[in-house]
Amino acid sequence: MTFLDMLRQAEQTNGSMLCVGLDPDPARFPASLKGDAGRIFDFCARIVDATADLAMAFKPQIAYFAAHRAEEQLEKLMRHMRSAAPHVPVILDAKRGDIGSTAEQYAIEAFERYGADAVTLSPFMGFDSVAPYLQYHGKGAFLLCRTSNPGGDDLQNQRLSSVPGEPLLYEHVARLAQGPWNLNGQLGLVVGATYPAEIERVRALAPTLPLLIPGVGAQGGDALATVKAGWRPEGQIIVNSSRAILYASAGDDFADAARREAIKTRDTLRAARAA
Ligand SMILES: O=c1ccn([C@@H]2O[C@H](COP(=O)(O)O)[C@@H](O)[C@H]2O)c(=O)[nH]1
Repeated sequence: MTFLDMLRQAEQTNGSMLCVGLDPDPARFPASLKGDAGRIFDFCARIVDATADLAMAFKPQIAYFAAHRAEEQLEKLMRHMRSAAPHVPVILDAKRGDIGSTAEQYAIEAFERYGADAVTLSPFMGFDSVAPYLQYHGKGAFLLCRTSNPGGDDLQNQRLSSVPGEPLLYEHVARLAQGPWNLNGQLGLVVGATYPAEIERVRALAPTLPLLIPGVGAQGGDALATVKAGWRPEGQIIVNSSRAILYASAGDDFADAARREAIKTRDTLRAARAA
């Protein structure tokens, strides 16, 4: 089954457009886990088990594992997600981008070592830095397009006077991803929930690509505006929330609190789609 098939199936089975982000920060673990980086797997597995029937995707952010020398725990977590939630695709948030030979190694890391269904990439180094990931037919790759942070303006909102129509950089990325770069239909785009007008513009330029949309929850993006701007019957959205779910409670009830927060967010997104 391809990544796109998995996305569609998870959306239907769980009735959800919510992506549960896994950004485990031991400093924010409940007292029973003692702020212990050795317990990252335990923390994340509890969250996965509590939200497996609510999520359209899971998105572990690799920095939160690598920073704590917890790559083996990430491998174990990937296996756990595969067995506890086989119907939910996993997007490895790695934001890789490098020359082709190095990209080949990063692709091995994402798809063979970790067994991810999709990965996030920076398109800044051009198509030859993206192509190695597309060799893995059926896997997905989300290109950073208009990111959720204010500094995204610095480059992404610059006008490209050398390109016909003088698009902004993020518009150019959206066109490339919908068109010539999308050789086997594996690409999606990352667009921040904090910029609904840009989501709408990206959706106009990339009507059928899946959009991974971080920025609701801790970053304050508006779920209703996000869904209105990005969701179309032929264009899926995967709306990520990480900290608001993971740290909904600082106590030992963190998994139950995460479940409640995930239900709230899933239902808000659903209601926005129905509105
Ligand atoms: O534009 C982007 C791209 C990626 N992210 C990542 O998403 C989550 C957001 O976490 P919250 O706690 O829900 O704010 C995090 O892993 C980022 O690295 C993003 O925020 N914006």
